[in-house]
Amino acid sequence: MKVTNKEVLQALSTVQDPDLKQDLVTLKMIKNLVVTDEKISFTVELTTPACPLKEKIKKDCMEAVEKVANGLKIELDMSAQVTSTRGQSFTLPKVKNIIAVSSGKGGVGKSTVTANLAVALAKSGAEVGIIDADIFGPSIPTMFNCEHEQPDMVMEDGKNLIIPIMQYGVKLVSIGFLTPKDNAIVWRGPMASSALKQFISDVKWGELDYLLIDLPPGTSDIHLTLVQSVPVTGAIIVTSPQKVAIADARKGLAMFKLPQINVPILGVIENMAYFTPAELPDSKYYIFGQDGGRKLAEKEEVPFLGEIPIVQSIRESGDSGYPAVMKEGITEDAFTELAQSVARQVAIRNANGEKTKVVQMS
Ligand SMILES: Nc1ncnc2c1ncn2[C@@H]1O[C@H](COP(=O)(O)OP(=O)(O)OP(=O)(O)O)[C@@H](O)[C@H]1O
Repeated sequence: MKVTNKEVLQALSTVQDPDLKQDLVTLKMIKNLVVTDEKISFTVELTTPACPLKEKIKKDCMEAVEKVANGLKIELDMSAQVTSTRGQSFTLPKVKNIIAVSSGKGGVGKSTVTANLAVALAKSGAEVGIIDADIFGPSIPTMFNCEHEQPDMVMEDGKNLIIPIMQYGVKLVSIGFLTPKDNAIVWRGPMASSALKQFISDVKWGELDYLLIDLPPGTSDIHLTLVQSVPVTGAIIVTSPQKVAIADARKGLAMFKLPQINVPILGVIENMAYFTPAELPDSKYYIFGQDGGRKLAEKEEVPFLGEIPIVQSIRESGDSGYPAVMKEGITEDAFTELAQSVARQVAIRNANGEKTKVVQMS
């Protein structure tokens, strides 16, 4: 008996995306369905290439279609199209998601996390960029080993645009590329804000799935400039488990939640969660306290995105400009899982959330 497209779609409508809690047909994730006398072929289009549930969804689809395949061969392709709720925006229309990476206290590893997240997302196949908005202490050029690079400029529609530096598959812009390294620059708040505005509107970003903004620690003019310049998909809060860091992280989180700012919180990342010496791989020492970030997320009812241990090679990688996620082992695994968790929250936020808006403030 001939198998029809309708039967295959019916079978696939029993497969749920566990995060989005709807079936794949309703979510319009089934593409290019063709049934011939020899085979059934179709593509499942995921909401991010960093989807942690890729294998499960694939297996569920195969099992569902096998029930109606009547002996036909099944060819299943997995692809990804990152979702967006940016809405109408004249600035950066080709950037699907803008993610603010923020911390309350300095030195908790916000830039380290940003760098490794970006590389992990790029490794999954996404188009990724970073704006180093930590104007007062830019560390992205060092972490990507391109401190001495100078971006080229291009003239487009009568406007001079900066071409981002491409390193390890990530497009980068930082004040560190534009100012001499050892010169002390004293920035007034408005100057720093206008530098960030330039990084948003005067850079040839092209198409991006995720643009990560490495913000300065605390709450500042820069934060307000960001949310007033572009619609932000969501904010990530990086903290160490230490009591003083958590107190500051809570303030940062509260700022994004203010009714007049109202940027969704994608979640909390706990960095420097514990230390495991190489010679004692089963021991965990909670140098900065235990579970501070996890408890903060629980209390604030926001997702907990994951924890990163203290590893000497993470610090060494930052200094040598070769992000830890590019080295095989626990650091690669930890940051890859973290990137999957972030991509997953972005997809959930885009499926459930309202359109992002630019904040209007007087
Ligand atoms: N998980 C980790 N294990 C070991 N070292 C780490 C880890 N995370 C960060 N570091 C190191 O801690 C230092 C501070 O990290 P980083 O510059 O990323 O912090 P930051 O929060 O961005 O700081 P600031 O906002 O003040 O610029 C760096 O030397 C970095 O290599």
